[in-house]
Amino acid sequence: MGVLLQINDLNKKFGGLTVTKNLTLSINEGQIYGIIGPNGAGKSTLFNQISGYIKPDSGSIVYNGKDITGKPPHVLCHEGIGRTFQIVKPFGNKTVLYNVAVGAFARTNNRKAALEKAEEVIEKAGLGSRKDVLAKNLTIVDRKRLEIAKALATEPKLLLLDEVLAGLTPSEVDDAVKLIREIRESGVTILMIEHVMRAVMQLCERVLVISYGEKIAEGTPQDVTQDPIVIEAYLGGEVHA
Ligand SMILES: Nc1ncnc2c1ncn2[C@@H]1O[C@H](COP(=O)(O)OP(=O)(O)OP(=O)(O)O)[C@@H](O)[C@H]1O
Repeated sequence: MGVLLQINDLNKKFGGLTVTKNLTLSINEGQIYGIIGPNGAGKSTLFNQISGYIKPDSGSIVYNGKDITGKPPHVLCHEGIGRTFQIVKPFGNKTVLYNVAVGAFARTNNRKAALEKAEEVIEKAGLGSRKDVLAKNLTIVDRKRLEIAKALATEPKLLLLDEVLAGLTPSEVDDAVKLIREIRESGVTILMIEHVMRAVMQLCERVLVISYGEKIAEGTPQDVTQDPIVIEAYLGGEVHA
């Protein structure tokens, strides 16, 4: 398996605040790779740089062998980088099918093809019975599924999941873990920011821990959660919650 995403020496500041510091990481094709770290550590900002919403100050992001540093989101979407957002913003007065079809139009101009793609990923995401429901009427778990379905409709090769398990019940987390595994089995590489450690332990082959924008550990979930530096960054124990 080759490297799908390579980040070299990435730096980003917001005014005087360093949010990404000399960050280097490498993700292999087919991996489920986790990013954890305390609140405000710079996880979402890193996602925003990978998906083109924020330009890094320096360093490079190489995806699928191409330097994509600073490229805009629509170009990266076309290249196969799909993402979910931590704060979900569907078109509330539109149906699930409509919202997902919007994602599918990233790959086709054909209405029928877009709707077919949307139906397919809605089914995969477990929303089959809710496709005609208005997005504003969905439960939290279904909103998360919608967010995943929208990203899947863009046919990503690399899928960035930003805290898709937050706010779910334990059994909903189990279902989502299954779904994420299925997505990977279908050939998608996954990079996920997640606070739900039980799921990180189950899903991720490797985990990056960042604190104040800086890598403080990287390795298997078992290794990083036993690392004293990581435990200290979480002020003792929270990492095992
Ligand atoms: N556009 C912005 N302008 C200025 N500061 C920002 C901006 N976006 C984020 N920040 C700040 O950068 C830091 C990193 O934020 P980021 O959202 O990346 O952290 P995070 O690790 O994703 O946190 P959380 O787990 O709470 O979502 C925070 O201190 C945040 O307040």
